[in-house]
Order: sequence, then structure tokens, then C-alpha cells
Amino acid sequence: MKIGIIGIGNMGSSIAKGLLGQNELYLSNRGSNLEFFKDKEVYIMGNRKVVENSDYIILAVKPNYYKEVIDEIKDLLENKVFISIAAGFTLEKLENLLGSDKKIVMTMPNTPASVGCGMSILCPNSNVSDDEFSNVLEIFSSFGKAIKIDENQFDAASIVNGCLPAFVDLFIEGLSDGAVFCGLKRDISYKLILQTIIGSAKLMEESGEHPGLLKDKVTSPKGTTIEGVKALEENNFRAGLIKAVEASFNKAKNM
Ligand SMILES: NC(=O)C1=CN([C@@H]2O[C@H](COP(=O)(O)OP(=O)(O)OC[C@H]3O[C@@H](n4cnc5c(N)ncnc54)[C@H](OP(=O)(O)O)[C@@H]3O)[C@@H](O)[C@H]2O)C=CC1
Ligand SMILES: O=C(O)[C@@H]1CCC=N1
Repeated sequence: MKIGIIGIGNMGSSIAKGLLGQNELYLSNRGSNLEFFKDKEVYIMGNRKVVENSDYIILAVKPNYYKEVIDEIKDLLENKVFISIAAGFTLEKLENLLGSDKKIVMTMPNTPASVGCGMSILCPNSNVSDDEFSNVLEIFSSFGKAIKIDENQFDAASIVNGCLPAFVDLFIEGLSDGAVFCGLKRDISYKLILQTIIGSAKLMEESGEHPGLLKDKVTSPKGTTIEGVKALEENNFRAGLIKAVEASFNKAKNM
């Protein structure tokens, strides 16, 4: 496939790395982030040339630059598939900027894409054919898992997807601080916490068991875990998470 990526920062470079080797890749970036790709099999050029050469164009600049870049390239998008990865850009907003006749897929990947372990959600507008959408699914599957999401579910899903890595990072950092407070060395704490989070997620995925049931299996009567669970509940752990998702959701709706 001929794929163009405009904006090679955190997400653009993660996506480009996942696509290296199997596709014709056209990249453009305003700054100097392209060092990694200099000796790779990619074509580096300006934004308009990227669009001219590609069939699928991923716009990976920050949301506040979206309009500026769209204005620069939109006359070149006839019969090409435009792929958004920006927070807060609905299909309606994108159609207003690009034209309602354009083929548009709104997506939300996340940063684990950089290690081939991303989770992406995708939603096409009605101009995108089934074959074109399969190709976009294939593109996003090359750096993790990718699924189609209904438009009315997209905003909520995009928070769980796009923002969650930062919430998980805070969770890990806080646990590590707790462990260090109790005397554990920092580097050992991160090793234990990371493997335990990966393992807990895998256990839940493979067993299909409800998180409450898995939690019950760890908490012995009068044991150590239930003490920690009580402390988390007293400090509104779950309410805090609900509020975090709600706050990000409201921000995305008002961008
Ligand atoms: N970070 C994340 O966790 C996620 C981000 N996203 C979305 O991905 C998009 C990119 O975010 P992120 O990768 O974090 O941002 P970055 O700032 O890391 O990357 C954006 C890149 O685009 C370049 N750029 C800016 N303007 C132009 C232009 N006119 N032409 C070409 N390149 C340009 C920037 O160059 P310079 O540095 O010179 O400005 C920068 O290298 C956003 O829309 C965001 O909402 C989606 C999912 C997760
Ligand atoms: O907050 C942000 O800008 C990006 C969008 C989704 C996740 N992070």
C-alpha cells in the first residue's frame, strides 16, 4: 500500500515504525524528527508531495494544527482515504473541514503502538468502501490490535484508548512510590509492578473472569490485600478513575 504520514512525532513515528518494510511509505514533518528514518526504506518529502504519492494519508500533527494542514492538502484528496488520529475530531467536524464527499476514517491509536502493542479504534464515513476500510484496518493492525467502532461509541472508546496509557503510567508510578516508601529499591519495584500488571491483564484476558472475581481470589480474610483494598476505597480510587475518564471525555467533546 502507498501510505503517507504527515507529522512524525510520538504517534506518527510509532505508526511509521510499525509500517516499515511492508509498504511504500511517504513521510513529512515540519521539525527535525526524521533522523531515525534517514537510512530506512521511506520517502521523505513535503506535505503536499506526500499526499500526491499516497492512497492512504494519516494526519499525525497535534489537533491545533489540523485545520492548517488540512487547508494545505485538501484539494489533493480526491479518491484518497484521509485518516485522522486527532482527539476531538468527529467525522462531522472532519467532513466540514475536508468536504463531505471525501473518504475519511476517524481513528484513535495509542502510544504502545511504538512497541507493536497498540490498541486502535476506527470508524469510517460512508464514502469509504469495504475494501478501503479493510486496508485501513490492516495498516493499524501492523502496530497492535485494531477494531471498528460505531460512531456513537467512538468518543467514550477514544478516551479509554488514547488517554489510558497516561493513567496507567500514573498508577505504576504511584505503586512504585509506595514500594519505595516501604523500603524496596526503585528498579526492583518497577520490575515487579510491570510484570504483575502485564500478568494480571493476561490472566483476565485468558480466563475471561470478571475483575471482581479475580480480586476476590487475592483477598484472604483479615489478610494484607484487603487492607490495601480498603485504603484504596477510602481514597476514592474507583470514583477517581470514573472522574478521570469523564473529565477527558468532556474535554474531547469540547475541543
Ligand atoms: N500522544 C498520544 O498519546 C496520542 C496522540 N494522538 C493524536 O496524535 C496526534 C499527534 O500527537 P503526538 O504524536 O503526541 O504529537 P507530536 O507533537 O509528538 O507530533 C506531531 C508532529 O507533527 C509535526 N508537525 C506540526 N505541524 C506540522 C506541519 N504543518 N506539517 C508537518 N508536520 C508538522 C511536529 O513537528 P514540530 O515538532 O516541529 O512541531 C511533530 O513532529 C494528535 O492529533 C493527537 O491527538 C492520538 C492517540 C494518542
Ligand atoms: O491528550 C492528547 O492530546 C492525546 C490524544 C489521545 C491521547 N492523548
